[in-house]
Amino acid sequence: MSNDARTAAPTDQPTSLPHFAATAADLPEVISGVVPDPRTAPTVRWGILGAGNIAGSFAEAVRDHTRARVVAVGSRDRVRAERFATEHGIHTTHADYTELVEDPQVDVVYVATPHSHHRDHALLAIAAGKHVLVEKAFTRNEAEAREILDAARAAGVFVMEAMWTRFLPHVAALRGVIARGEIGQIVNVTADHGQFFPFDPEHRLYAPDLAGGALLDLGVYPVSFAHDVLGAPSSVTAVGALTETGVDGQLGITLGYGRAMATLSTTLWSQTPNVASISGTAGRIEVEGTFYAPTSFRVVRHDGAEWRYEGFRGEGKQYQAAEVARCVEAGLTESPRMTWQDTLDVMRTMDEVRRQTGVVYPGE
Ligand SMILES: NC(=O)C1=CN([C@@H]2O[C@H](COP(=O)(O)OP(=O)(O)OC[C@H]3O[C@@H](n4cnc5c(N)ncnc54)[C@H](OP(=O)(O)O)[C@@H]3O)[C@@H](O)[C@H]2O)C=CC1
Ligand SMILES: O=C1CO[C@H](CO)[C@@H](O)[C@@H]1O
Repeated sequence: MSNDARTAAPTDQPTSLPHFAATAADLPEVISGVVPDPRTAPTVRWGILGAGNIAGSFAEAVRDHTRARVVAVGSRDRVRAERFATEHGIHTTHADYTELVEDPQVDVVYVATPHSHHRDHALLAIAAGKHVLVEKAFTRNEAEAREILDAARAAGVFVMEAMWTRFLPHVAALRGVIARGEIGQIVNVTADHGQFFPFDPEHRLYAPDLAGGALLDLGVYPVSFAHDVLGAPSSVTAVGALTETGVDGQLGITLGYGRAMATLSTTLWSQTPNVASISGTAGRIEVEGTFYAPTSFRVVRHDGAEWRYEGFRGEGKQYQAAEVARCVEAGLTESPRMTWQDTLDVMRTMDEVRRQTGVVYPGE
């Protein structure tokens, strides 16, 4: 991150904090210009690799909320590619991922396959000279992430992890609140992400060979949120319970930052509140569920002041799509808001969580 938030960590903060008036009326000034309308972003031509669930949401977000276009979709299956293209108004289909990445109409490839395949599919796109947006979790582990980033560096193409939360308006707003010192020095971050998935050994979330489990799919949001607010931790402690298939069913994770800490949880076995909080020496921010999607938050200060940031709810992936378009037009290879180092740090934390809880994917 999170340069703002890093300076908010106890070890980096001055002992006397600046004091700001805590009124909601100040907020528009804090966030103005931080999150531009995605419709003002340049146009790019997207190619979608993998015609699954999230690929459909992404195609709609691009179509309905940006000036960019999804020009092609690639699937392992021709019928699925054609059905997807018809549903989302895409004019070119490829029944082969290599054909998709080599399509000269495509500027940026969006990799929307299971975690187990992100490395190979991102490398395929980079080898074809394409910019790439890779769904979260970026890869199965840090070593695979490095392979992608080394290849991108050598090819001079843009690559970003699709951690869409970082680009949402309420996250920009709460970063503004932190940067103004309104909650003081941060001492604690909490976040949970739990969704109920009935046991099905064939489902990608329960399948070890697809790098299933709670952590890479759901837990990556709390982990990335803590990294965004506090940076990379100095210690990682995890407790986990595994599924019948040997992936993580649920986890409790504590990240240490000297005096500050983050307490995080994730589960495949229940719909949890999916809320987050950031507590400081002068107050706290309570982010409503679903914290990682467009939402609202409340600021509660120790001096009695309280106010609410009223966000919208609904689709939010256009913000990350717009970030990619802006970065590509600017000739950047990484986003300043979701840097390669940010991705490596998150992957390293998750590697350590898996090491402590005994989760290993086949062929890693
Ligand atoms: N940002 C967000 O809100 C969300 C992000 N995600 C992320 O998106 C990615 C995909 O998740 P989701 O869309 O739910 O998954 P789906 O299973 O719905 O789709 C994945 C697609 O990947 C392709 N694929 C390629 N190889 C395989 C394989 N061996 N097994 C299965 N599918 C394969 C398939 O497309 P085809 O057959 O067409 O080639 C499949 O449809 C994950 O990284 C996940 O974490 C998921 C949901 C929400
Ligand atoms: O990012 C995500 C958000 O929620 C989905 C379920 O609805 C997850 O499976 C997914 O990976």
